[in-house]
Amino acid sequence: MFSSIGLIGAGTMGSAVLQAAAKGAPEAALYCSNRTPAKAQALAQQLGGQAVDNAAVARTCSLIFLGVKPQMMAGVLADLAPILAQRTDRFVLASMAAGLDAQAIQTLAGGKYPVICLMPNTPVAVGAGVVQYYGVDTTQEELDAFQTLMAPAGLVDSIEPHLLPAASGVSGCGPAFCALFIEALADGGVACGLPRAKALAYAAQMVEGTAKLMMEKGLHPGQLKDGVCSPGGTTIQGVRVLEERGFRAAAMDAVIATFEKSQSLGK
Ligand SMILES: NC(=O)C1=CN([C@@H]2O[C@H](COP(=O)(O)OP(=O)(O)OC[C@H]3O[C@@H](n4cnc5c(N)ncnc54)[C@H](O)[C@@H]3O)[C@@H](O)[C@H]2O)C=CC1
Ligand SMILES: O=C(O)[C@@H]1CCC=N1
Repeated sequence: MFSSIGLIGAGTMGSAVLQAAAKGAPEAALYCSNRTPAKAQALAQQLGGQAVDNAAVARTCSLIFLGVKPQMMAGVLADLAPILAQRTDRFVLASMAAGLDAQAIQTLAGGKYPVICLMPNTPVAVGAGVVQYYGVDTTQEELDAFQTLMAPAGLVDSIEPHLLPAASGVSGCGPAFCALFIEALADGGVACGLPRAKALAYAAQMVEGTAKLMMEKGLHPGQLKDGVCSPGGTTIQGVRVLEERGFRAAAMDAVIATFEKSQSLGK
């Protein structure tokens, strides 16, 4: 279905997404472009694709990932609109930009082209990511092909358009929140005498293992927490401190803040 896959903006997220797509569609020809060409060249070399300019991606590819920052999207698509308008073959634009919905992409691209909006996260780079997506003016066949294409990224889930900003706050932004938590736990360990490298390794492995345990055993987080807190034991004292300091409310508010920022980016 997607015989040639391109990426415009070969940064952190776009590169990880193209790497996953390359695994999902090993027969597809790959193209990528970036403002500083060295990044696109390195990615193309790694994936056996070609580094080209934005115009060539827009002219050539049947699936075009847009991996630039939301604030750059208008300028990038304004340059590409005349090229896209000249195409007579079918192509799909796939935007990963936070806060821009499919209608915004169509408006900026100057046509009612098929658009997929996806929200990936950085763990896509190791095949353990989350990608939510929806399509507008796409066919079911294109969405099915996209689902297959992205499977190597991790959990790939079709979602209603209005839910994407909320999903973005949980899993798109989540790795940053999780990294803060890991770092803070490690700092606590260091304060208590653990060497830094050991503290970080223990904290990261613990987060991975906790998530795995929850998912594989189908446990509710509350069950998992209760299973660690022995009556009169050590863990419940840590839970008490986190509750006193508003840990849960802070985590909830962090997601809500990202959601509100998504809404404002789209205006
Ligand atoms: N970093 C993350 O965790 C996530 C990012 N996203 C979205 O992914 C997009 C990219 O974000 P990052 O990868 O973090 O940023 P980044 O800064 O790493 O990548 C953006 C790339 O676009 C390139 N670029 C800028 N202007 C360009 C132009 N005119 N033509 C071609 N390339 C151009 C830059 O050189 C850079 O390599 C954003 O829209 C963001 O909302 C979505 C989910 C998660
Ligand atoms: O903060 C950002 O711009 C991106 C969008 C979702 C996660 N990170």
